[in-house]
Amino acid sequence: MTRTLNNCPAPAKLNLFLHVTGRRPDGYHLLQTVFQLVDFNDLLHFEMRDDDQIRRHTDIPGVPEESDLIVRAAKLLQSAIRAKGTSAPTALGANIGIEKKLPMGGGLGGGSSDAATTLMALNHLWQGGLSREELMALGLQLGADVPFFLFGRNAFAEGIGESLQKLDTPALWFVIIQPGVTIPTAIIFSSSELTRNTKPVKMTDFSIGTKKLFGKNDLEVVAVSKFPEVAEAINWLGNFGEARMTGSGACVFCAFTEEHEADKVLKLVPTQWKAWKAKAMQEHPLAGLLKN
Ligand SMILES: C[C@@](CO)(OP(=O)(O)O)[C@H](O)COP(=O)(O)OP(=O)(O)OC[C@H]1O[C@@H](n2ccc(N)nc2=O)[C@H](O)[C@@H]1O
Ligand SMILES: Nc1ncnc2c1ncn2[C@@H]1O[C@H](COP(=O)(O)OP(=O)(O)O)[C@@H](O)[C@H]1O
Repeated sequence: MTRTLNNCPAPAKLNLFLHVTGRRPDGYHLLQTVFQLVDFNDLLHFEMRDDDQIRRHTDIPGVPEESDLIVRAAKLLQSAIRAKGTSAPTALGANIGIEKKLPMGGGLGGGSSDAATTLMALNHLWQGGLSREELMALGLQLGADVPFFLFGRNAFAEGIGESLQKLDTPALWFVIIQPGVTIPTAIIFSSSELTRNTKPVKMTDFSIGTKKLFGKNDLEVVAVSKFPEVAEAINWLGNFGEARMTGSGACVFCAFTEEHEADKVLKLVPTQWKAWKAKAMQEHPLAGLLKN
């Protein structure tokens, strides 16, 4: 029986556009967005334990163990497997190591992706037998972006991000800049400046090659007005193409058709910013762990 799963990627996402179309009675915002997976990722390592403990073996500065989405995902899965009563091993514990590369509060979905990778890897190791749909429902309890990473394909998303339709996107290269600020998602969504009534679009409006894939991000206006650093990075990157913010920020990105174009821009990025090159992926690297 496999007892370890090492080097499990938790990839970043980019929101190629993001429209806020309304608000639910509970205050959560209704969105329309295109989620793009890219090959820039955290790495997680899992080892089964002979008891029921979940142990995080790497510190994430500013994230105590009990609020870490990785630990919360593992505990949620443990309960779900017990409740389902599948023929899982008697001990459902794990040692978890993390190589954190994705900037936090960057709009790249790092915490959500870590949670999704944890659900996929431990469901496999613990032989939980939960389906993709069951894991997506668990994931939604942890964060609005988690179901997307479990869905495993680029997607047009609606609702708060849980209603997903597969979407083929172009094979592009991205330059991603972290402008040196961390933006908590809640600050952007609670702003009185936020436009909450963008007219809904239809998924059929999008296909590979349409410029519409790279539409506006309604959250960007708010982030730019509150954080001049974001405006500065967008202005700089905008010299090389259409630069946008991803999610609720703070990272900004620009797409290129050729890798050498991205390399050229990456070399020019001012040293005050961290920046990365990333390639569009069509599928989550762990998609094979889920059969259904
Ligand atoms: C904006 C997006 C776009 O992909 O990504 P990020 O920039 O955070 O990566 C997501 O919708 C973010 O999802 P996620 O980061 O999981 O958000 P959550 O932890 O669920 O929510 C944080 C807080 O933001 C607000 N929130 C979040 C999502 C949403 N659709 N409406 C909201 O009003 C709520 O106040 C919530 O308490
Ligand atoms: N494993 C984790 N990795 C990153 N952030 C985490 C994790 N667990 C909890 N968090 C919390 O989630 C917040 C949002 O992180 P992250 O998902 O990386 O950014 P964003 O939602 O902007 O894409 C962090 O500021 C942190 O407090």
